[in-house]
Amino acid sequence: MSKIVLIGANHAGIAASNTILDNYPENELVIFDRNTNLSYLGCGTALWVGRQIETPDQLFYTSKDAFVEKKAKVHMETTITKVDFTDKKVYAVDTANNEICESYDKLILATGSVPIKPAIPGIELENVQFVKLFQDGQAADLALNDPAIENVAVIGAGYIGVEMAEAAKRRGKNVRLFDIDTTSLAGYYDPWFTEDMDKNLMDNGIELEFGQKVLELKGTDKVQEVVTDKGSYAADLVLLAIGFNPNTELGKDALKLFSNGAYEVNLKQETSLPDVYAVGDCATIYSNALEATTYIALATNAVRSGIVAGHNVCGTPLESIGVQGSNGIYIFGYNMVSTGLNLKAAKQAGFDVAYTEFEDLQKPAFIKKNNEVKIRIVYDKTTRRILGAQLASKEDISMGIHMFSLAIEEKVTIDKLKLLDIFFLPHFNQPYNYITMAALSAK
Ligand SMILES: Cc1cc2nc3c(=O)[nH]c(=O)nc-3n(C[C@H](O)[C@H](O)[C@H](O)COP(=O)(O)OP(=O)(O)OC[C@H]3O[C@@H](n4cnc5c(N)ncnc54)[C@H](O)[C@@H]3O)c2cc1C
Ligand SMILES: NC(=O)C1=CN([C@@H]2O[C@H](COP(=O)(O)OP(=O)(O)OC[C@H]3O[C@@H](n4cnc5c(N)ncnc54)[C@H](O)[C@@H]3O)[C@@H](O)[C@H]2O)C=CC1
Repeated sequence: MSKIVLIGANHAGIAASNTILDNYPENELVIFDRNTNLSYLGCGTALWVGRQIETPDQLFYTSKDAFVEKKAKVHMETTITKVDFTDKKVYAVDTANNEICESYDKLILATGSVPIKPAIPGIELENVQFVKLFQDGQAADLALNDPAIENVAVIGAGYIGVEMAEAAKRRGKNVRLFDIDTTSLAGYYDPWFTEDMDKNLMDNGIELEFGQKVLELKGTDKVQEVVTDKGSYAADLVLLAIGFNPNTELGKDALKLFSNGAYEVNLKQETSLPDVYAVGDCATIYSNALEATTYIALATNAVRSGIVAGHNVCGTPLESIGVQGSNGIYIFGYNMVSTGLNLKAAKQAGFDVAYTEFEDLQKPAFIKKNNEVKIRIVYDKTTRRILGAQLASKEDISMGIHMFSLAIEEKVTIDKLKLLDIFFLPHFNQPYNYITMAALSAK
């Protein structure tokens, strides 16, 4: 029997805790989290704030009570301030200023990530809001209720920024979306895809201010203006979403870190110190596309890494099979999904890269409810290994990307995909399926 201490009870920590409590109840588990709530699905923020769902009530999938029932000791609203990795002790303080010390045999760090805070003047002004926690969603929602807030500036056109721009627009505001890059979603998709998303955003009334560096936020108490290297724009509310940094304050001096500061872990989620594991957004992950360790902050990765750590901590050896960073987005009825590396990322990683693409109707022309679909498959010219895939359509094409995820994980070549058995039924697709067509045209 071991005494396990877990710091951080969100998606990664919850997955690790459930794995331990459900499979190895003989162990003692002590859980700490500094927040008031756990298991909030951030992906729901834009849906709720944009009123595509009525309330945030169903965005929580478990509770403190569920863990207490399984015999875990849970300290919510309790911040771990220090870990003594030599004496194997954690030190915490709760909201009543009580100090708590717990010893551990095994420690799981699941402290997640924090939004990147740009070092620009005006960042502390009122109505400048990050988008991470449930409380952040509440603050954004409250601000959008205020009729005096007319102009919303969203800084960062990555996944959160694009989703929040849609949400603010759905609430009837004037929305400007800023990014330092020249398109939206530049980290996920090639321009052949992002130009469609940019058009989609513009067609729905969002003004795009890309290729601009935000220099300053101006205002007296409240924010009034966004100043970039290209102009000044009125803003009553600024939503900031320029990425996450791993939250590794507690272990940064004791544990080996990756280039971005994440805890470096192996396939068993073990850090550089024995008996110390790290999971989710605070840790690295193995990319099968890159065939190297990397950093990808996603809830799906967090959950899987939590499961892997839970088993290893309790003595069952289990290795992660790595990830592809599969992701998707749905904005004003347009679906985009991607996995692995896009063209730019593959080139940056040093691959001798090629791609093949195809665009067609999803179903035969005689089917009335039908839409265009586009696909691009990125592969290595030398090994022919599939490195990435991107798909976009007004149709729900999301399930197709899972096959590419497996293909990358299993190192399938583009040539193998050419004659893959893909079924045909007019309700779903064409006899000459777009995946087959793209693969067949690979040089
Ligand atoms: C708006 C939004 C939308 C998103 N949408 C998606 C999506 O659609 N799909 C997807 O895959 N991912 C999505 N993500 C990303 C996903 O939410 C994160 O990857 C995920 O939350 C990581 O989980 P985690 O448990 O590792 O870290 P976190 O969620 O960051 O949780 C870390 C926990 O640790 C606690 N903690 C930190 N430090 C301490 C301390 N010192 N003491 C005690 N407790 C501490 C925190 O309170 C927190 O509960 C989204 C994120 C946001 C913000
Ligand atoms: N659908 C999904 O799977 C979702 C996933 N997430 C994940 O949450 C994490 C955080 O999301 P985001 O904050 O949206 O990060 P992101 O990495 O998706 O996007 C950040 C954007 O900010 C831009 N940027 C960076 N510095 C800037 C600056 N100084 N000024 C202006 N723009 C700047 C980048 O060019 C990029 O487009 C990501 O890992 C993301 O994948 C978040 C929401 C939805």
